[in-house]
Amino acid sequence: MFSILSIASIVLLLYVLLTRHFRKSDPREPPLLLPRIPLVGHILGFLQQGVIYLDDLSKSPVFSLSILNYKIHIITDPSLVSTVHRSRDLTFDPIIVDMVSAMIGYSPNILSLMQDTTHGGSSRYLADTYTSMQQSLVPGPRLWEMNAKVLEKTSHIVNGIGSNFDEKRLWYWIRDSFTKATCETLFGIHHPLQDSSLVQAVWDFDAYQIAIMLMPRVISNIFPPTGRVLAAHGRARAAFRQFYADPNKCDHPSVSDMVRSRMKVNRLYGVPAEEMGNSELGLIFVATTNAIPTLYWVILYIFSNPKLVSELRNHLEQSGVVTSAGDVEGTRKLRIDHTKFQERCPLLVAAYNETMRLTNLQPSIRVVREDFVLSCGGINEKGNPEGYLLKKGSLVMAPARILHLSREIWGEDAEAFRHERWLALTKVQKRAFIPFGGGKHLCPGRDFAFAEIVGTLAVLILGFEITGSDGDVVRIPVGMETKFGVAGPSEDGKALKIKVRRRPGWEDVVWEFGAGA
Ligand code: HEM
Repeated sequence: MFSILSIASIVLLLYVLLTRHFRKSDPREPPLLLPRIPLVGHILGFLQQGVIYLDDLSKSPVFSLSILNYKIHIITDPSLVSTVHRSRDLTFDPIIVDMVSAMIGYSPNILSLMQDTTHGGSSRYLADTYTSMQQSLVPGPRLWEMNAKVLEKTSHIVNGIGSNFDEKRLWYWIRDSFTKATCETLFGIHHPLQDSSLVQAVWDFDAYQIAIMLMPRVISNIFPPTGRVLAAHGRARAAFRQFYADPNKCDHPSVSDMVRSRMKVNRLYGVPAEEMGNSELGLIFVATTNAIPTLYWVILYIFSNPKLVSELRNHLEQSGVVTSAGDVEGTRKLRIDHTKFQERCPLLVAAYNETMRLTNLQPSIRVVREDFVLSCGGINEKGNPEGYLLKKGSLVMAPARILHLSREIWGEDAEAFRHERWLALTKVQKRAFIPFGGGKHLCPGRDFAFAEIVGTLAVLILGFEITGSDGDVVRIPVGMETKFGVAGPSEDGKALKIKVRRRPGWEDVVWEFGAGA
C-alpha cells in the first residue's frame, strides 16, 4: 500500500510535470523533442530501455528532452561531445553527490564536503580524492604493482582449471571471482567482501542504478529498492565500516596504493572512519560494475569466433609478451608481461576496443553551472558565435552508445563486431570513441581495467578452450541489460553455460604475470 510519503510524492511529481510542461523554452536552446506519450513518455522510455531509448529519437547533433523538473540536452556530434568534456561551465560534481548520497546513507561530513563549492565553484574534497586516485592509477610502477596483484589473483582463478571440461555459468563465474579478486587487490587480504553474499549485494544494488541516477528523491520514494536489496546493501556498508574502523585491516601492508591515497585525503579532511567506510563502498562499485561486464562480453565475442581465436593465439605467441619462467616439479611456468599489451598486441587490443564500442552505454552526464553557449564554430547573421544555449541547472548527456553505433561514423556495419576496423581508425572514429567519458572526469581506472581484462584474455586465449555447454562454438546471448555504464547480461545471458578446459598441449602450464618480463 502507498504510504503518505508516496502519495505526497505523486502529487508533487504531477505538479512539477505540469508546471514544467507549460514553461516556454528560449529559441536559442536546442530543439525540444516531445514524448509520444504526453508528459511521461520519456521517463517510461528511460525506465524500460535505459540509454537505448535515445537510439532513434533524433538525428539532430543536439536535442533536448524535458523530464520532470530537468531539461536534458543530448549531444550526438563527436566534436560537440569533446567541447562538452572540456568545458568548465559543465560539472559532474552534483551527479556524484546524488549517486553517493543514495548509496552511502547517513554521512553528514562527507556530504557537506562534497557540496562545499566555495573554492572556485567545485568541491575541493572531490577534486583531491580524484587526484589522489589518479596519481596511483597513471601508467608507471604504482599502477603496475596493482595490475600485477590483480592478475596474480585472476591467474589463481584459471590455474585451477584442469584438462577435463568444466561447465560454468559464464556470468556468475566471472562476476563472483573477479569481484573478489578486484576487492582483495584494492583493499588487501582483510578486504570487506570476504562473505560471498556481500558480492551479491554489490550487484543487486547496481541493478537499481538507473533509478538512482535518473530519479530525484520524489520518485525513489515511490519505487524504492526492495527490502532485500536494501538489507544486503546495509550489510555491505557495515562490512566497509568495520574495515575502515580497524587499523589492522585498513592500514595493512597488502592494501593498495590507491585505497591508501584516498584514505590519506579523507583523514586530512577529518572524515571519521565510520563515514569513510560508508563512502568507500562506492569504490568497489566503480572498480567492478563496468570492468566485469566488459570482460564477460569480450570473452563471448572472441570465443564465438574460432577464426579470431586462432589468429589471436598466433599473434600472442609471436608478440614476445609471453616468456618461460622455468620448469618447476613437472609444470611449465609461463610469464606474461602485462605492461606491453598496447605496444605488442594490437589485435587483442582491437577486440577489446570493439567490444567496448558495442556494449558501453556510459552517458557522460554533466550539469550546466551557468548559462552557456555550446559553440558550433560558425558565426550567425548577427555576428554572434553560432551555438546552442544551455541554461543553468539543465543536464547534458553525451551517450557513448549513440556515437559508438552511428552509421555515419562507423559505416553500414556499425552494429557488427568487426575488430579489424581498429587497425585503421579514422580521426572522427577516434574522437567518437568515449567508453571512459572525458575531460577532467575521464575514468581514472581505465588502465587498471585494461590490464585486468586484457591480461585475463591473454591467458584464456593461449591456455584454454571455451565452448558452449553443448560442445559447439559459444553463442552470443540474445539481448542485454541496459544500464548506465556497460551493458549487463540479459536473462538469457545470465543463464548461458560454457565449458572450459586446458588447451591440449598446455595442460602443464602455470600462468604468472610480471612487468618487463
Ligand atoms: C571497463 C571498465 C570501466 C569503464 C568502461 C569505466 C567508465 C567510466 C566512466 C564512463 C566514467 C565517467 C566519466 C565521465 O563522465 O566523463 C568513470 C568514472 C570513474 N571511474 Fe571508471 N570505468 C571502468 C573501470 C574503472 C575502474 C577499474 C576503476 C577503479 C579502479 C574506476 C574508477 C572510476 C572513478 C573513481 C570514476 C569517477 C571519476 C570522477 O570522480 O570524476 N573505473 N568510469
